[in-house]
Amino acid sequence: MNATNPMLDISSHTPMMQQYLTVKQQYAHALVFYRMGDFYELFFEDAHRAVKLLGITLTHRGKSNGQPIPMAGVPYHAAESYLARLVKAGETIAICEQVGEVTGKGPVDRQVVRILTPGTLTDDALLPSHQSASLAALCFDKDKVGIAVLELSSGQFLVQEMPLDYLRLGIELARLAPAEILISEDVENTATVKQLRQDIETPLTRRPNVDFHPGNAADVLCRQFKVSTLAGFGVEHLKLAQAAAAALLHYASETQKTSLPHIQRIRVESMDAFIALDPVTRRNLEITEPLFEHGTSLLKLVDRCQTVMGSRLLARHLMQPLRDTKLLEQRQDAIDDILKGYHEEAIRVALSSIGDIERVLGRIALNTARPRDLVMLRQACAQLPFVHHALHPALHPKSLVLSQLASQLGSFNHVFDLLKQAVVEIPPVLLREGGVIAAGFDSELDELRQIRDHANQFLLDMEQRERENTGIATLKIGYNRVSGYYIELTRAQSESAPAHFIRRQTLKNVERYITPELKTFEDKVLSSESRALNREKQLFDHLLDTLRQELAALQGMSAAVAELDVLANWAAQARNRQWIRPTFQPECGIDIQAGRHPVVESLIQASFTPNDVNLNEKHRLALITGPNMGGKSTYMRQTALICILAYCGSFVPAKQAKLGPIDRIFTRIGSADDLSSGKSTFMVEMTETAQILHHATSHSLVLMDEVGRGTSTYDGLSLAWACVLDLAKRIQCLCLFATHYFELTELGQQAGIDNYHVAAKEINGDLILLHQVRSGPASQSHGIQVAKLAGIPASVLKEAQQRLKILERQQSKYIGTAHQNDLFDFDTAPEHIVVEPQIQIVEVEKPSPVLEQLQQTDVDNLTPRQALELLYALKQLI
Ligand SMILES: Nc1ncnc2c1ncn2[C@@H]1O[C@H](COP(=O)(O)OP(=O)(O)OP(=O)(O)O)[C@@H](O)[C@H]1O
Repeated sequence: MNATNPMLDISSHTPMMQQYLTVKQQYAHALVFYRMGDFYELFFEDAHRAVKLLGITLTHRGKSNGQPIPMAGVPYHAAESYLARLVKAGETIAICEQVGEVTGKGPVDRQVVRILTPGTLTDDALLPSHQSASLAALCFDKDKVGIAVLELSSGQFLVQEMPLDYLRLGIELARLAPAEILISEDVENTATVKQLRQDIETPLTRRPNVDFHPGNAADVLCRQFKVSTLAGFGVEHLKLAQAAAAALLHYASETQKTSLPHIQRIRVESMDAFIALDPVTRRNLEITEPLFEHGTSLLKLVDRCQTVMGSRLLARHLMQPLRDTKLLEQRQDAIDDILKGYHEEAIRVALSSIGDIERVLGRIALNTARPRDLVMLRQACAQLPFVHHALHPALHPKSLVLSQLASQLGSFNHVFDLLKQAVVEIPPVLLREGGVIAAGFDSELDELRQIRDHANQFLLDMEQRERENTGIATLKIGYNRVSGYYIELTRAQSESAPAHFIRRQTLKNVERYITPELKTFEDKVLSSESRALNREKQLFDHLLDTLRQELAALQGMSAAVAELDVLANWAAQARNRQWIRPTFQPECGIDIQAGRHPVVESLIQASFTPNDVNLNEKHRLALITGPNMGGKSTYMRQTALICILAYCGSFVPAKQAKLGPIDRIFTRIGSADDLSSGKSTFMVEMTETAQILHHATSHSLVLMDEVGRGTSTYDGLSLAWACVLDLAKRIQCLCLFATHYFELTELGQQAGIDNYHVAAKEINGDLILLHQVRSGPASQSHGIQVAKLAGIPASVLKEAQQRLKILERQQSKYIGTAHQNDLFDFDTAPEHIVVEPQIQIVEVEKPSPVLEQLQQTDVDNLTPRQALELLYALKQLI
């Protein structure tokens, strides 16, 4: 607020500012959008904040305690784009609308009608269709944390409890990807919350401690689900999770200002059901987001879903690969069934005209649906018979998943009929514009519209009727603003006015009358417009009420549409990209024949070279050497991506794939300086490596790319050496370890460690990269040839060649061999490594002055005479 806090004494303000300040007091943490005519205005500190975030102009309105009041506004008809930007920036916004009539006495009544927060959006204009917005709440005790997650638009409500381990919490939050996290005020200053604020971008919203009180939680949940015990949901012992869930419900209904009828159940979920992927691994593998702006993520490559619900579900599947192979095999069976009869295209075509009904249903539940939402739902219901028709041929008695989906899709002809009768073909965007409810649906509305549209005709008909009844041919019906409608007779004719004519006005020559019929008509016609709108609103609300009775079944249908879309998408990917069905085995291992990297392959098509992977109980760690650009990183990443695809239930890019159980995938692949966290490249590298060494298990897949390269050769080499041994001997995980330290290939003689290399050959000094992974260590690094490919100037390459020769000569002089992998030619445990002998190598022998002189000479630019002089000079140096 302002330097002089306007809250302290609001009586000194104008009545309108007093009203504003009272609202602001209740919504201190939100930006209050205060409706004034055609604008939403923000005042004081809110105005400054909006100016900064939206780039709008700061103005002033009146004075507060002698100071001008800062104000900034946005036009109400364009508010959505501003709101979307503010919510994206993590702001909470309270929308305060005018709700009363203008009386001329004091300000119009205003009320906060909605609160927008990043985790509670359901409005398409504010929430991009491909994005899910979910809300999480964390409830901590000394050594545990309860997590609740709610997706308001679908009503999906999940809870779990886990030990308070920061890394695990990070992994879980990365999987759940909430848009907003609620925490109680009393944990604000704990180490965990402080660390979370540093590490994640998701806004953390503080809520009163009382919301998280475990004592009330069960009651709150029972009331929501209309049950007397939570036993049926399996959450009765999870007190922390219950507290988080109750806090979440409270916040959701407070922000939506309505009950939440579509949240009808809660499900317990355990992170052990999924393959754990920490945030670094998700990023490195580019699962849903590419590392670079114009890159392609796995999701972007494989998402050809026909509905946005399908796309969102697909993203969720990729974010959380499952460990339950039974479920995965059921998904695979469904894909197989679709593929066998070439049904995927028919199913996809049938699904393609179904809109985002998941969100429509969310808005119906929250009473915020708009007319066109109902059209979208009607269209979906109309499309269902076509979906059944396309799906039916793929069904057989054993197709468990597809049959379940077919029954879940159901038939909603009655909903279609209702909406067909109730709503016009193309209604306006907003209900308040009128013309939403179809003619013939409601006789009262029809009559009001009739009156509004045909007032003149009605009067002419009545006039005609009254002339006939009274026999007065000049009887007239007229209207003026003061008297309203009237029947006019001349003074003389007034003698024969019938008894039901009630005198309204006497003028010089005429008498004016009203009749009960005309009065009723007057009342109707004068208010018919607003009454027609009111009636439409009533009917629309009633329609939403009726639809809410069907909510659970409709939500089931919408979920089935999404799931079928994902399965048909996987089938289409499998067909178009020649992917095969992987198999799962109980024994630990990864056996892939002719595996491909889906994204790299899509870029270079047929020139992609497939490669095998064979890791198992006896061969757990593959040390991969070979030239830069040889394909080491691609090979490692493709192995992880094949595993992720398989554990989503998809087919995979390979000729054959047999996979054992995997609990986590870890990656330590390259890194840029993380300047924002104050860590150097090497520090990031070591922190990530430390996490892997602490947390990997014998069922983890670990990818290590060039560990140790961020520091001096010998430190790096020693660290890499020790890491390989620890991973292979103590942890015994499945590991692909790429390195440029040829010395490490010595370890290939140890049990469980095998050498592989990416093949390359040199023809006439030119390097040909074969991208083939072969058994055994690499013989050469080819670094200078790769530099040549990269366009390093010839003079620099020449210099480098000469320097390389000198170094190799010196190395052979000290160690007695030209092979680099002799650097560690002893068989000791890492802690016994003595680096002394290698340090001597650093003391490079000074090259001969003749060589130095020659190196510095640009032979191409010597004249014959200069060349001769040089020759004499060199002779002198010997
Ligand atoms: N199997 C393959 N078939 C065809 N091309 C490939 C294959 N693997 C990699 N490539 C190509 O080679 C490029 C470099 O691959 P990658 O980054 O995996 O090499 P690298 O050995 O890890 O290199 P560095 O050691 O420099 O990190 C890729 O961008 C891709 O274009």
